[in-house]
Amino acid sequence: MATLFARNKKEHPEPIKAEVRGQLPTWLQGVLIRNGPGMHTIGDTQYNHWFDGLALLHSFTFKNGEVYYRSKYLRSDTYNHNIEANRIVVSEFGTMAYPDPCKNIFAKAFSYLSHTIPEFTDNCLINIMRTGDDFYATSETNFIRKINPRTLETLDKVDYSKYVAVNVTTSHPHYDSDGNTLNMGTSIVDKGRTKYILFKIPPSVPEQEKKKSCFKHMEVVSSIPSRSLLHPSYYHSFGITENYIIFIEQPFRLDIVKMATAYMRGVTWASCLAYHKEDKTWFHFVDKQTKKEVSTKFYTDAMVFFHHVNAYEEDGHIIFDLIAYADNSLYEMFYLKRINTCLDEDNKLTSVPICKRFVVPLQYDKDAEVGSNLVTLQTTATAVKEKDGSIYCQPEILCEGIELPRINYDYNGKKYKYIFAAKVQWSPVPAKVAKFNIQTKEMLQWGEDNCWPSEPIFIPSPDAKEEDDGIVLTCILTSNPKEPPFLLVLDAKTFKELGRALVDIEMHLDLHGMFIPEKDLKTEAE
Ligand SMILES: CC1=C(/C=C/C(C)=C/C=C/C(C)=C/C=O)C(C)(C)CCC1
Ligand SMILES: [Fe+2]
Repeated sequence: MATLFARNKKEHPEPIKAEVRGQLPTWLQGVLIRNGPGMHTIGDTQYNHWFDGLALLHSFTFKNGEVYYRSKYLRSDTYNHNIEANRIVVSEFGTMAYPDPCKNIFAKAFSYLSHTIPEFTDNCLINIMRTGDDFYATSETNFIRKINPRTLETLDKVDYSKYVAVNVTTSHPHYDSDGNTLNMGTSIVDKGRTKYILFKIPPSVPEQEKKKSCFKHMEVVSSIPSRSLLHPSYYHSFGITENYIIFIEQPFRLDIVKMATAYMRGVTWASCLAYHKEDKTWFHFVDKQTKKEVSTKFYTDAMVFFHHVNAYEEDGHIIFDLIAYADNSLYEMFYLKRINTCLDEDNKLTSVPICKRFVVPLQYDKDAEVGSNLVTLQTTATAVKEKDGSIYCQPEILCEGIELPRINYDYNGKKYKYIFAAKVQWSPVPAKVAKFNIQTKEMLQWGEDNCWPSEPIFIPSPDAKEEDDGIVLTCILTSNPKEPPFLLVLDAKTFKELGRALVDIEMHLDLHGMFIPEKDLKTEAE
């Protein structure tokens, strides 16, 4: 079972024809690219945490009913340095590495200390991002790596911090209707301030500057000051509605002093993250037009969350859905020494993911009584006015046990009905995929014995009329060595199998991915 996680996976850079069973839609043409850790030991050294593994990209290319699989390690500087040294020489989330034991370690530590935040890894293992016609492998540091979406070759290294003062960023950008990519990052102790920055990357550059990168045209949309200079919140995603950006400042925070001394103390970045369960979770809403933050203070109880699902506005309220936990045990579960046993029922998730809906009234009667619920929509979510004018929000529970949520992205920022997600019960590794209807609370599921699915991705059909007109793609690993892994294609409406594409190789468990329709891929010659 451990092979699902901790064993190094081989790359298969040349396309392998998959065995297709069932009927794939004829309109399904393009490439599904997914990202995740594939190499966990290098020489005699091993990473501590599953999020540390070297990025292995894999893809399924759909062409006239045929499916081709390939996989390739991201040739990041991190990968190259590690492979050359035949040991881990670059620090990751849960592993601190000491590059050159021959060099005076104090000199090295001093050089790190003189920059509050040291150089981070470019092992971009989490997601795939798009800017215009270009695609990048992403993680949560200031680096992203351009890739060729057809061949999975590694191209340029982009350092966000050259263009905007961010030290860490999210791996879950948003895309607007003008084709801009929107993302957030944290600027740590820059000019005496720590702030959360929302930035925008245009899809193309002006004609006369043809060769220059769109990162040179990046724009800071807005910035939100951190409540604390030395303890900014950690965040993995953010939300958008038609008129607002939603940023949640959770009490799961980075400790900057600990980070600045981590290398010297021989501890990991992960140990510089802490959950302050006695604190509150603050909501921030930035008006896209005025770029100003809504001044009312909205908050809820302490929680830890990674993924926003979707958000929208209705009758003067902002509604947003996310997957929340009661503590930070999720990241703890992914230490390799624990994960090898995590399919044993005695190593259960101590905190289950809960899909919560918050309903925040932006327009409300300013003379409302203290203690009154200001939510006027049909929901069990509440927003209660407090004496000092702040508003205490409590969520409606939509459902439990789902993670890696995806939606029909055409409905991003809009009122929506369906969440596609991985279904997790007692293990952090999903055993099923699910389609949840928010209105009826009905949950359709797909699962088979010995099958371990990844994040399900929704693709609308070309003639889609309803939100769930389309298909869902998910990679399935199998724990029975006689059954090869496969890509599963489900009808998004019925959640019934349309077909599967089997590939007889050892596949890795991945994190996130993106489907790129053929029309959005540059031709091979470009
Ligand atoms: C290296 C590094 C980081 C990496 C974080 C990673 C790699 C997080 C992965 C999260 C995932 C996969 C979540 C899934 O829900 C930090 C803490 C941002 C900052 C310090 C340097
Ligand atoms: Fe994520």
